[in-house]
Amino acid sequence: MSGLAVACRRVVHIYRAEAGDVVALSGVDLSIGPGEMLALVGPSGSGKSTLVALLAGLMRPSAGRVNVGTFDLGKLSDAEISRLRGTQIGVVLQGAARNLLPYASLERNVWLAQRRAARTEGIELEDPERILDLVGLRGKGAARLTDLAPGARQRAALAVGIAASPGLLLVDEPTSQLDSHGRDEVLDALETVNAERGTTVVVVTHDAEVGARLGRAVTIRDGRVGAEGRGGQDFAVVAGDGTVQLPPDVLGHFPPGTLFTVDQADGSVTLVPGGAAQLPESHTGDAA
Ligand SMILES: Nc1ncnc2c1ncn2[C@@H]1O[C@H](COP(=O)(O)OP(=O)(O)OP(=O)(O)O)[C@@H](O)[C@H]1O
Repeated sequence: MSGLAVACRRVVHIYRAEAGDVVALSGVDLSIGPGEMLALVGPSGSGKSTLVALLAGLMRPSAGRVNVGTFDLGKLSDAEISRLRGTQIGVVLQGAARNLLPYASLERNVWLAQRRAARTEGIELEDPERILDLVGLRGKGAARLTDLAPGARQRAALAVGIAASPGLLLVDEPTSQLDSHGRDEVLDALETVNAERGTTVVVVTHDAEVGARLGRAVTIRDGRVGAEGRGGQDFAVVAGDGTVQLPPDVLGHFPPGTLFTVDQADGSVTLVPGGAAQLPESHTGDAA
């Protein structure tokens, strides 16, 4: 299957807990093109895993819309979502061992994931060895998870995630705990899958280098898209409600309540602070 587009519109997610509600996502707007590779980065607790769980259909948004390909995930039944996951949406959970049966060979693990998909969607089964080859595990079909080095384990988890040739692959922290060699191998595998299959790939990561290598890194901050890096350049992002998050180092100079005037000239917009707070003259922020 070729890559699936993803669109999130004003996505809100609230966890209802006894100790009180937690607003994990508070208006995420994000578009991902079919066949794109993207990293979701951001501090702990910013909402990355929540967003991926919504893209995987593991939870439903409290408000807003999540579309994967032509599917509006909020409108599908549990059975429809579960069919989608494992066929058109591949999910690789954090920690390789959570994705594979430890007593079964890699080939068998891939086959089991394919068989599940074949039963629900009637897809044609590809040779598991070919899938292992795609992630750099040629000839390892008979191996078990415990026979492998950490980087290879993670690639085995990827093989299970792509077993049914999904159009969207969601991968949670695939390089944590790996040395730079293992990390490069995992990223090579993801790039090969993307190049050969056109699969849209979304990776949650704490590693800024992973974001740089994937070419597009979206920073989630306080439950919103805070910024985006593309081709080595950093951008602020206008959300669907018109808000823009300033980079944390800039924001540090402007306490809440700081007043700005917005000057527009020659196609550029300049924020000029003035008013409530005592501000150094030099701290003006370019918004465009
Ligand atoms: N099941 C839950 N019940 C209540 N609150 C939750 C639950 N899961 C996550 N949260 C809260 O939602 C917010 C976002 O969490 P989330 O796990 O999505 O962030 P994250 O960016 O993935 O963090 P990390 O990088 O540490 O995995 C946090 O405040 C977190 O404490």
